Amino acid sequence: MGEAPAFYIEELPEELPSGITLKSRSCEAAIDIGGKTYLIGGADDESALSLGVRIFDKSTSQWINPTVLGTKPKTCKGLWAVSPGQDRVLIIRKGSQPDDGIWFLEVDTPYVREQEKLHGTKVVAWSKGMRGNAQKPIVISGPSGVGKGTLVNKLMEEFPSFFGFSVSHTTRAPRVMEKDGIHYHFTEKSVMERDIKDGKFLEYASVHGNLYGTSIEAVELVADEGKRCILDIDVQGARSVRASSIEAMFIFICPPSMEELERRLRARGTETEEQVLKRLRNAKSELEQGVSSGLFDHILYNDNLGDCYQRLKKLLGLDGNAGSAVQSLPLEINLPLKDSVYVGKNKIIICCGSSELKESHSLFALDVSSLNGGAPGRTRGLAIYQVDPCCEGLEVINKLS
Ligand SMILES: Nc1nc2c(ncn2[C@@H]2O[C@H](COP(=O)(O)OP(=O)(O)O)[C@@H](O)[C@H]2O)c(=O)[nH]1
Ligand SMILES: Nc1ncnc2c1ncn2[C@@H]1O[C@H](COP(=O)(O)OP(=O)(O)O)[C@@H](O)[C@H]1O
Repeated sequence: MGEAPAFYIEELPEELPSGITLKSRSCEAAIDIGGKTYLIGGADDESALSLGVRIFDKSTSQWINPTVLGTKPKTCKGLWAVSPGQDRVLIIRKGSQPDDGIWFLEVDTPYVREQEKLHGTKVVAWSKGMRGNAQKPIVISGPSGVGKGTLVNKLMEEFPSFFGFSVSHTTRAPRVMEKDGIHYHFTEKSVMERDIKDGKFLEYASVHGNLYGTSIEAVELVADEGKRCILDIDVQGARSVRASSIEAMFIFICPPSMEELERRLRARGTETEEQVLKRLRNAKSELEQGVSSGLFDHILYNDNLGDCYQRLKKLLGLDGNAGSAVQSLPLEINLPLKDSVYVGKNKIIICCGSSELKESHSLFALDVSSLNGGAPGRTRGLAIYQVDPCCEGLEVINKLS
């Protein structure tokens, strides 16, 4: 067996292959991809909250300040960069919280290329690396007063570790019992419109005279907890989600009659007479679209609440023994100062504690073969596991050397 091909990205090399000289800072990482050097971290402004990105184009010897999209990682004490492919950089943040250690900077993915066309600038986009895959979200739609909220609340009460609610943004005023950040993010119209323009929303629609929308972050936060996300959104929103790359289960809730819908809406007592009438008018077209468009996978009649809830549980496979929720296990890699990184095809081996493999106390593998999702949300499907230095780690390294 030859020498293990370890390399350190702890300190920036004074001289980059392009011949440019850079200030060496421990919180910077540089990596060459496709004729460009990406310099990550070490923003000029020391008080910057998130990691900066600059690009040196070797063909023109020009610096580029790219448009940076996505969820940006906070600055950290140090970082490492490796490139598992030509389209993205994998960043390991030192001294970070367990589930906040691995990030991706996309430099040439389909998302980045599409955004470059829209912005007319070079674009790079961050996403946080997450272990495992998100479960298919559940989209629930139906006219106002049909019982969506009641059914969702029952589900969340009975299975608190299974399901999480996607907290929407809205420009409508809060009802008496509603809390900001729990029932909705109550937002100014101008702020919400700006965020929509910045690509932060998965979908949005104007409903009953107000703007409502699901932010990408709202859905990702639920999945981060290892829970299945429930979206209570209108039919237009459901159509947008259907048209997106997200795979979801679509359920439409129907009232037994328009009279009963009106009775429930009035009995709830949360709307003015004018608002009740508007919601009832809109209910007719919502019902037409919901029942006939083929948009929804399942239609549930909410006549008797208990029966409807049982049917909902059956659809979700929860009528028998539900088993236990998918837990997101804590990631226990806390990278010390002098690590070694071994890059193989689809696998990156990180040797913590010592550059000498045989002396290493902990050897971890990052499996990047099944990545999905990505910027501007999360990159999921990352597998991280500890490997025995005597078997898998050495096997991979042997193949490399
Ligand atoms: N498109 C979209 N619709 C939403 C969103 N959040 C809530 N809605 C829908 O907006 C409508 C009005 O919601 P709300 O004002 O809470 O009244 P409710 O229907 O009587 O509970 C309902 O059809 C919701 O499903 C969202 O994020 N996006
Ligand atoms: N099956 C049902 N039978 C009678 N009342 C119901 C039923 N389902 C819900 N309700 C009541 O109807 C009202 C509207 O329900 P809600 O969940 O707020 O509707 P939505 O979220 O669809 O607007 C609430 O007061 C709720 O308690």
